[in-house]
Amino acid sequence: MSDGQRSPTTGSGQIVVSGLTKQYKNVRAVNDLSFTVEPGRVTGFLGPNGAGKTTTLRMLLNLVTPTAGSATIGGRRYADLTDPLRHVGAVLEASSAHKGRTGINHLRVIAAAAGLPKTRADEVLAMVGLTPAAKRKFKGYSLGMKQRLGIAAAMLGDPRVLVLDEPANGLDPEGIRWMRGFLKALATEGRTVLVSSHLLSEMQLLADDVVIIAAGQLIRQGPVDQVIGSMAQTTRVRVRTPQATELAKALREQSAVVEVDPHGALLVAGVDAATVGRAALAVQAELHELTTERPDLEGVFLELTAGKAGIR
Ligand SMILES: Nc1ncnc2c1ncn2[C@@H]1O[C@H](COP(=O)(O)OP(=O)(O)OP(=O)(O)O)[C@@H](O)[C@H]1O
Repeated sequence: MSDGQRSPTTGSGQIVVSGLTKQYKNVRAVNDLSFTVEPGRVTGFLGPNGAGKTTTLRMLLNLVTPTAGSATIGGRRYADLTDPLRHVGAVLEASSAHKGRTGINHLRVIAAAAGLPKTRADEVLAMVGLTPAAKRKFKGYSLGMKQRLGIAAAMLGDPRVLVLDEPANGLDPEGIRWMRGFLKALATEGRTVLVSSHLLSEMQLLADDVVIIAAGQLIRQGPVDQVIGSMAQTTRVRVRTPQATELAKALREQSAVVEVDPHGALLVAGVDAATVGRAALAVQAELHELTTERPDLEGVFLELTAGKAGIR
């Protein structure tokens, strides 16, 4: 932060989406959608292509007018925020800037228009690691550098709420790792960070909470672990043993659901690894493998959105 005058924790940065609906001519892009996004956490906003993520974020930022419902930030609609740049920073697509303008000048122009000190441009450029490219022209920036510049611009007003649409697009693995650390640190400072993405493995590493939508409607929201845990029936124990028939019989007697995979391993649902181990000992089965296979966010996402994905 540039100064100690305003902490991002003062005032609530909670986002509340309530009954939000957008009807285009032929498509209901967002359909009676309600969810909340809490300060101090990174929230992943997930959904298949065409689910309505971008439309929702654009309504939140007053770039699209809702057909019904509302979206508020700290209790106020974006349109009613005085000095919105100081409340909400947004990165909706890889930043665009005047091609011949340098990175630092791009930021200075925005800072000046918002009544922010010129020095703030240098601060945010350093924050995103672009100081070495400050005086390079925008047209020479890589996609990853443009993403960083977009984030720098969003940080100019030191906002307590950050909204990013697919920020990892175009970033290399090192860039993605940087982004993860950067966004987590902002949440740790008490800011609200809402990030849309289709990179589910990345979201599992980044997000504290997830909001999953499909076909414009809410499918599930909550802490990542809880959402994954809610599909606990898909947790299985994988076991390989030469005594597979005996072990499978013993496990089924304990109400476990046992399937055999094409390689002859048993996939056991309904009991934990310890129970499988004890059953193996009891029938004197020699274990070659005993692994718990937990569902990951990708598996849960595919299960939750099955049949609801697809381009509308
Ligand atoms: N301006 C528009 N006019 C008509 N239909 C639109 C408009 N904008 C979006 N849509 C439609 O609304 C639906 C939701 O689109 P949206 O871009 O919000 O989805 P998304 O979840 O962001 O998708 P993606 O992950 O593919 O970017 C899609 O069917 C899209 O074609």
